[in-house]
Amino acid sequence: MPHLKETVYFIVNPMAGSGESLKVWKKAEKILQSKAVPHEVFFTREKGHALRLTMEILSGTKQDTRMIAVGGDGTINEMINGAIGFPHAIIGSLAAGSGNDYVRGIQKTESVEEALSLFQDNAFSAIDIGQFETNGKMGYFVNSLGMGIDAEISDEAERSPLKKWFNFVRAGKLIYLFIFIKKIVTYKPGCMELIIDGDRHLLKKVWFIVIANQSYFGGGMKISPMSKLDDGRLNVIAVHDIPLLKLLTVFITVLWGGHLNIKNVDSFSGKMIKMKNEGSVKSSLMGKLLVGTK
Ligand SMILES: Nc1ncnc2c1ncn2[C@@H]1O[C@H](COP(=O)(O)OP(=O)(O)OP(=O)(O)O)[C@@H](O)[C@H]1O
Repeated sequence: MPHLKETVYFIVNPMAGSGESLKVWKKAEKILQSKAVPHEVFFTREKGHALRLTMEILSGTKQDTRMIAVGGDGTINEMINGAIGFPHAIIGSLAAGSGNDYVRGIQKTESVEEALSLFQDNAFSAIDIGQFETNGKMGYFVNSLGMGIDAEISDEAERSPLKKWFNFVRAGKLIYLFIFIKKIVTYKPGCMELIIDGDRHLLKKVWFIVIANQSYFGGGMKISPMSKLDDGRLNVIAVHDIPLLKLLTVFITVLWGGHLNIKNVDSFSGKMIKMKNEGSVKSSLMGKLLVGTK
C-alpha cells in the first residue's frame, strides 16, 4: 500500500461537466495543500489523453500509485483502460462530470472531501473489471455497456451540443431523458441473440440490453441494483417485447430499481456474455482492479 508521503496523481478533464471539473479541482487542490498531500496534476487536452497519461505515469514506476480522475465517466473510463496491465495502479475519481455513475455506484460518495479522504485513508478494494470486444475493437469497463436504444442515447448525448446547455443549467442528467423521448418514436426494436455462459436466449423486439458491473448507468438510473462489485459476475438486463406505454414505466421505475418487477424486463448473470444482432458484442469478466471505495 502506498504511504501518505507518496505523490498522488490527478488527471483533470477541463471539459467535463462543461467546465465544472475546474471548480472541483480548485476545491480539491485547496484541501490537498492544507493537508500537505504531495500531488501532481495533469490537464487533458483531448479525447484519449487521460488514457495515455495514465499509461505513461504507471509505466514509470513499479510502486503502488494512486491516480485520481477529476472528470466524469468518460475520463475515469479512459484511465481504467490505461491502467490495464499495471497491477500497481490504484484508481479513483472526484465527481466532476454530468453523469458520474462511477463515483455514485463504485466509490459511493460524490463529495470531494470524502473521496479525497478515501485515498488518504488507503480505503481501497479490488473490484471486477469487464472486457469487451466489438467489431474487432477490444476495451475494458467497470460501469456498464449496452446495446440498443440505450447505447444510441448515450452515443447521441456524448455528441450533442445540448449537453453543454443542460450542464450549464445544472441539469446534466436530463440530456438522456431528452434524447430518449426523441428516440422512442423512431427506434425499431429488433431480435437479439444472447449467449450467457453457453446458454442461448433469443429475444424478440429488444429495446435495450445492458451488461452491468455496478448498479448505476445513464447518470443515476439504478439499472442493476443486484450488481456486486466483487462477485466475479456481470449482470445482464434485457428489456424486450414491451408495449410503448409500459416501456415508459421502465424508464421511470429504473430511477429506483423498480423496473425489475416488470414482466418484460429480464435479468441474468454470468461471466461470459455474447450479444448479437446486426453487430455483436462479446463481454467477459477480466480480472480485478484496485479502486477507492467507501
Ligand atoms: N481537453 C479536452 N477537450 C475536449 N474533450 C476532452 C478533453 N479532455 C477530455 N475530453 C473528452 O471529454 C469527454 C467527456 O468527459 P467526461 O465523460 O469525463 O465528462 P462528462 O461527459 O461531463 O461526464 P459523464 O460522462 O459522467 O456524463 C471524454 O470522452 C473525454 O475523452
